Amino acid sequence: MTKPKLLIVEDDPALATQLRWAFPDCRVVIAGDRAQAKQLAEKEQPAATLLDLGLPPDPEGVTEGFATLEVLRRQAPGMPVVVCSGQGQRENMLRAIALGAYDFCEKPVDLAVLRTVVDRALRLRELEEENLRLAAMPRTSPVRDIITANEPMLRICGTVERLAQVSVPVLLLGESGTGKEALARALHEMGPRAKARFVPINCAAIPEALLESELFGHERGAFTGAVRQVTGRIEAANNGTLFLDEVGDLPASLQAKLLRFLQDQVIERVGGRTPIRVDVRVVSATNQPLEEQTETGRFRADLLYRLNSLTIRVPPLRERGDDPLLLARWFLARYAREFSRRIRGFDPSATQAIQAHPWPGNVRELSNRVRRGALMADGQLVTAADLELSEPDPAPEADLDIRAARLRAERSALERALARSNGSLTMTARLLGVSRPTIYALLDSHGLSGGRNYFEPPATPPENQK
Ligand SMILES: Nc1ncnc2c1ncn2[C@@H]1O[C@H](COP(=O)(O)OP(=O)(O)OP(=O)(O)O)[C@@H](O)[C@H]1O
Repeated sequence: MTKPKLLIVEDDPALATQLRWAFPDCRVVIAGDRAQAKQLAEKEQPAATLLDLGLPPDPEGVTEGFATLEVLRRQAPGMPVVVCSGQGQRENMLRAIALGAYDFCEKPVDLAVLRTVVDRALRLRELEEENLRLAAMPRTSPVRDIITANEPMLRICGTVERLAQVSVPVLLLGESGTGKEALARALHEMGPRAKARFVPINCAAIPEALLESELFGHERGAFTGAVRQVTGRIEAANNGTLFLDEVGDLPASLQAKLLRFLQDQVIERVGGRTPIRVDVRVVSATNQPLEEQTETGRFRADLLYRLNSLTIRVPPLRERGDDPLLLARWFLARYAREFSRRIRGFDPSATQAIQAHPWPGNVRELSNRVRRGALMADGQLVTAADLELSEPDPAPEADLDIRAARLRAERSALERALARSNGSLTMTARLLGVSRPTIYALLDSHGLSGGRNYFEPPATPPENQK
């Protein structure tokens, strides 16, 4: 466990050193005056502060100490400050408490008492941080690995929790990356089958020729190269759960065989004659419209009815309200910890971009972008550029500002005319129906004149330039 950081604000170096040794379980940082205290409180983010009220330039009085207390309270309102002051200064102590100090100690300090007071302050801080962390967490979904505050998603999690107790087949429908496999795992792990295995198989990723033997296993000599008996994934999932991902890609020949297994809970290995009884729960997932595929004959309707006793439609991320931001913050905290990076959060450009992006790759895309952002961020805040997201257009309110709208339209027309006329101002002026002096004024007002020569066309047309 990392030691908590303690800021000691004390102008007497000998006493400061003595105090440093008094707290071997803390990482102690020492400030000698208000400015240093302010700077260290910001930079080091200590868990608590021990503050001497007699600080320069008023070491005999308390004005500077109180000023420092106020600065610290403003800067880090959650950080407990323990105040030290000379004997008999009861009024000062009460004033310090009124100003938000956590506790006080009289000088000369009794180190044992001081340690107890500081320990209590640190403990309080720890509890408060834990509370904040819990409060910041979304209304926890009953499914451990699914983070959401979106009502429909929370309902889905509730359904999953209930369905985990029974063995009916469940079909999960939804776009790629929406969390179908995570929900399938939850169906397994939250129910009585958790003791046995959860066996996933991606029906689209395994070549058709191998898929049958992967699912059902094979006997020795069943085909060329079958040198030994192999059990398939269905058998491996006995007493557990088989997760058929991309079930819409199951070839027709296997659809019939899978149907038999679903009806009777009996399989035969490829090349074998002995029926093997299994007890397997089947959860399947697809992002294809299976109903439509039954109409074209691409997918067997009787198999679909077996698979979809219960269907759960998992909404895409863009339809889950504030979930993108919530998940982004959650992933950022996770990756910052994983990569040991001191990152505080997203800057406004990132927050806006996260809210505006349509997330075609859903939670998987979001997780990947945030992982990249956590690695790439230069400072303590992740920007839209770190996430490789473009900053959204100005807020819709800005569109209502007629002057701003006019300026945007003007700039856009100017840029297009410049591009079309290859930088020639004469032609730009003609295209826009204004005089050349007006063009100069426009270029100036839009900050487009600096460093570029618009008088002559560039030697190479822009599209050919590297
Ligand atoms: N709500 C969520 N909270 C936290 N992590 C999530 C959430 N939804 C998905 N994930 C994570 O996002 C990743 C992608 O999810 P998952 O593989 O379950 O999606 P999928 O719908 O099965 O995708 P595909 O159809 O492409 O297989 C996984 O790492 C998963 O743990």
